Amino acid sequence: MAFSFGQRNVGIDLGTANTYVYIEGRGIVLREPSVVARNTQTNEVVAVGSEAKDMLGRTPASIAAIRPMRDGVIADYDTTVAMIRYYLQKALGGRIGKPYVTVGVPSGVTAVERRAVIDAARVAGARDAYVIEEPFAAAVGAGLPVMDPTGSMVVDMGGGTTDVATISLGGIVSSRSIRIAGDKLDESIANFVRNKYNVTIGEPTAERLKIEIGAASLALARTLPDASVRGRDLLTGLPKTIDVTAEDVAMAIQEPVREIVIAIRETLESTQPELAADVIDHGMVLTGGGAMLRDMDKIIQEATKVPVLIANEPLDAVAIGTGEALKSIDVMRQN
Ligand SMILES: Nc1ncnc2c1ncn2[C@@H]1O[C@H](COP(=O)(O)OP(=O)(O)OP(=O)(O)O)[C@@H](O)[C@H]1O
Repeated sequence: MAFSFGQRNVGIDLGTANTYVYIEGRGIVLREPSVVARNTQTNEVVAVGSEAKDMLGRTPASIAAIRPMRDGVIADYDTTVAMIRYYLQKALGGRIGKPYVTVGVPSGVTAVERRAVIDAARVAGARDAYVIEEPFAAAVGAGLPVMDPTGSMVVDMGGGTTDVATISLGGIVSSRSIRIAGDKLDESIANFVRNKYNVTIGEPTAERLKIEIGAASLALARTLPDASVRGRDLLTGLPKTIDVTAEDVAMAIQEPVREIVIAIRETLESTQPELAADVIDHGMVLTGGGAMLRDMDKIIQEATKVPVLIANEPLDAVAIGTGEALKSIDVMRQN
């Protein structure tokens, strides 16, 4: 593949929660939430990214704030195209021609879903587009020796999917992708608060609780402070402020956290013994926003008896890896 002079390669982590754009030689140039606000009558895009995220749950009837990606794949095609086009233009600033674009997708996606991502990037202005599996990109971005004849293991906990993979010699050896990740934790927190306090809270409020006082272990939660949030009282229908404890949040997320741990164990169990031994020696690496959940590393380590490390920049790993993988088209063909 020949790239013209001045032609930069672009990597996109098109995430359920966030979209990151990486430009070869410049690093990550854009980090924005994957949210688009559209006028419901004219379909015109009103806002994209953080500005649109602030509108979630607060829009008048004439505007809809949409998260076009669900469970790691495209749920609303036209809005995804509008979002990629906007972010490509913003990241490139019109300074270079049409770029070659590589997009990270979860390892479990179907051929149709891959096709949709490639088409969306092309329609949005890419000269050509490729897809790379997110756990592979995450491993590259986290600096794991993916091309070596040794087993590396990565767990990428994003918004929509948790991708677990063991990698050796430039390819994924075994993997699992489950649609349980950050969004599911938020949903569980909102359900718990509704049941215990008779108060409904929105997705962004549940996410804030998770980030501020969330912990994967109950023991740690007991040492963390409460947080006060506003929601709607189910009985009176009026706004109400309540104090939610860190223990509430930890209890709420117990089940999805357990399912993520099971997926990790299953991946380890289906890994060849030699590679599993390599993983035990080097440890597994956590990437994605979920890697920052307090004690997630500890819970996984206890359940698998494998050392767990958190990537340096967990949120950036997939985007960096997606951009870096562009240097070698062979890597993408193998995956
Ligand atoms: N400190 C934190 N503690 C717990 N979760 C966090 C923290 N910071 C961010 N998150 C969560 O991480 C998720 C976003 O992570 P990330 O940007 O890696 O996902 P994504 O790439 O958009 O999703 P996917 O890979 O599923 O498409 C969100 O659910 C967010 O709430």
